[in-house]
Amino acid sequence: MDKYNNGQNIAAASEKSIRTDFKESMTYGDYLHLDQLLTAQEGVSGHHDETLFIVIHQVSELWMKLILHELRAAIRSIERDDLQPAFKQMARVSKIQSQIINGWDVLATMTPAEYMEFRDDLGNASGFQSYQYRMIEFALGYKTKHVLKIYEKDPALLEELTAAFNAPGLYDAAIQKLARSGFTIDKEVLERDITTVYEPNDSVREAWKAVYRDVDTHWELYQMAEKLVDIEDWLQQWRFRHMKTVERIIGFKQGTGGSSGVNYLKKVLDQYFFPELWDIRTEI
Ligand code: HEM
Ligand SMILES: N[C@@H](CC(=O)c1ccccc1NC=O)C(=O)O
Repeated sequence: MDKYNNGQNIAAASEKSIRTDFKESMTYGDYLHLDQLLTAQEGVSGHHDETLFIVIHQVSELWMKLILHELRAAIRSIERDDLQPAFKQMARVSKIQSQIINGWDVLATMTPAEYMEFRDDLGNASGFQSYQYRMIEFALGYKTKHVLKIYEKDPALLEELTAAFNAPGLYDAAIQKLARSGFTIDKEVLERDITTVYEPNDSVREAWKAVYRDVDTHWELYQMAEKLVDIEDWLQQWRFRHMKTVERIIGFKQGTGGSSGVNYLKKVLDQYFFPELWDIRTEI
């Protein structure tokens, strides 16, 4: 009888040493998949500034990936009544948002004429089709079904987006938390169809107002509210810088995605994610 289960231990040890050998031979480039990452900036025009254009977009998409990762974790944390980790995750989202915004300063070094030299080569491609951007909108709770249509020709992507579309957003999770904390929230909000755009509601407005008027008894909910406001504030700043940078580079030309361009981007500035959290400022 193998008292110390030596056979298994020896096998485990030799497996571990194989893993260690592999790890020891792993390089910085292997670990970060730099072979893939750094060979994906080829572009379609050969124009000098297309490299800048691609890098800015890729960096933005990488940051968006991390934002989604953190937002999903924050939703789960709030659902578990675990607010401290949610605050950390939401704070990280805001820090990332402040980083992405700096990209506009780099992009704005491209002159209108330089962009026009390769714009036609972009065809109908447009940021409009950024599915991670849509998933962020969904994760925040802004559900517009018509955007799913854009991805109809890509079933795998459509499936992923539909799952994100059907999942609860951050604002719904926050409102459910208000109810669990003792605030009276209308049944039609608590049981609402989460695949529709959120409509502002008086009971939610009253609850947030009570939190803001008496932070001493509601520090945690106040902090949750402010983290939501931070995220929306940064997102609006991103949208504003996008709109202004687009105006600076292409003026009022139509967009490659088929929209009116700057006027469309101005219109989306009116969209709110967490409407009551902004409304109450006037009423307090
Ligand atoms: C020269 C630079 C850029 C120009 C001229 C530009 C232009 C536009 C225009 C005109 C639209 C409206 C849709 C259309 O008709 O195409 C749009 C949408 C969009 N762009 Fe850009 N863009 C630029 C850079 C970027 C960058 C760096 C990102 C970062 C990922 C980005 C992300 C988006 C997103 C997410 C939308 C959809 C917005 C929405 O529907 O709410 N764009 N862009
Ligand atoms: N919509 C832009 C084109 C554009 O910016 C773009 C093109 C391809 C991939 C990403 C893009 N970025 C943001 O919209 C335009 O109308 O010039």
